Amino acid sequence: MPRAKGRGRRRARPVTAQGAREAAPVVLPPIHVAGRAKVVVSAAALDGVARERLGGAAADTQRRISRFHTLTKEHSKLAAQQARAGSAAEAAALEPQIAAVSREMARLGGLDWYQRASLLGQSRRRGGDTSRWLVPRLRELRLDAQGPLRLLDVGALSCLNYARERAWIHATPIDLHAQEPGIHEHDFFDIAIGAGSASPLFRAPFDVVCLSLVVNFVGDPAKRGAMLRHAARLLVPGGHLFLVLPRPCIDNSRYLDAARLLAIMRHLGFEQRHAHYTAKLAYHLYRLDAAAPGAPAEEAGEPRFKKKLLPGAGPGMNNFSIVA
Ligand SMILES: C[S@@+](CC[C@H](N)C(=O)[O-])C[C@H]1O[C@@H](n2cnc3c(N)ncnc32)[C@H](O)[C@@H]1O
Repeated sequence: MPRAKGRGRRRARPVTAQGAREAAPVVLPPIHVAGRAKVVVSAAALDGVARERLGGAAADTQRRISRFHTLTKEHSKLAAQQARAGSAAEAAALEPQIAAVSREMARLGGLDWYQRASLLGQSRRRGGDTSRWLVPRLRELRLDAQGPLRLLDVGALSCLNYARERAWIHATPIDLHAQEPGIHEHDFFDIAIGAGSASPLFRAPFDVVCLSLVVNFVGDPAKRGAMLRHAARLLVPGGHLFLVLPRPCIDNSRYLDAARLLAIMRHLGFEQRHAHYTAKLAYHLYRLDAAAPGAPAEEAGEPRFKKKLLPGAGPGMNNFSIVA
């Protein structure tokens, strides 16, 4: 990982009970529900929620990260149900469940803890961040010779992931909840490219968009599809999308496998250039069809790829899916 060497090196902060107590206020992610509506859990509403003591063992951290993912999905589902509710009373009836899920997320330490734990997971000892795989692929494609590449790193936990390549990669790291001053606190879904963009960061399209362990962070399958579609909107024609998912999302899901992911990506205008699976992660590099720039417009009516059981789906598998 580029940030691991040299003067700019920063150590991942260990996740400790002390660290968790200091991580105030509790900040939970805005959760996207149907359309462009967002539900933001108010930190004030969660004041006083006692944090669990955080163990230092990797297995314990992994268990908590996985629980945090489950809670994010539950929250998203409940929030979507609430948005669809036929009456105010029906919507209000869901409040206690939403509050219970929010409290458990807060007890785990909220998004702040989750990001620190994920950063720890990126540490050199555990294999480094996923840019270490991407950079050599971009070099193989000779993109290092084409002038500075504009790269959007979505869900960046460190602003130094691409620092070693700064001569040819100009990275823009963003996150919903920035952990470092060099990361721009910005919602990916709010980015609109063009001269009229509110931020100078987004006036021109990107050559590379990185969605590394971000799509699986989004709870709603339709929102995951929307994220991939939005990536296409932000890319130059022929630009590249780097997508990393936990491996079980692809090889142990009732609803998604490598063939279906490929079909979804083709539908969105991407051609796969590389796929690489490690024991834990599935790395993909796609190229946006240069002849048909921009993602297909949001389709009215039924999505082309619905949540559909795959042949061979069975017990013991997970329910990860992408609707597009
Ligand atoms: C697992 S973590 C980061 C993973 C990191 N990129 C890596 O490869 O290890 C997922 C991150 O995605 C961020 N995220 C999720 N949805 C986002 C959005 N709509 N805009 C910006 N960041 C988002 C979350 O805040 C969280 O920090």
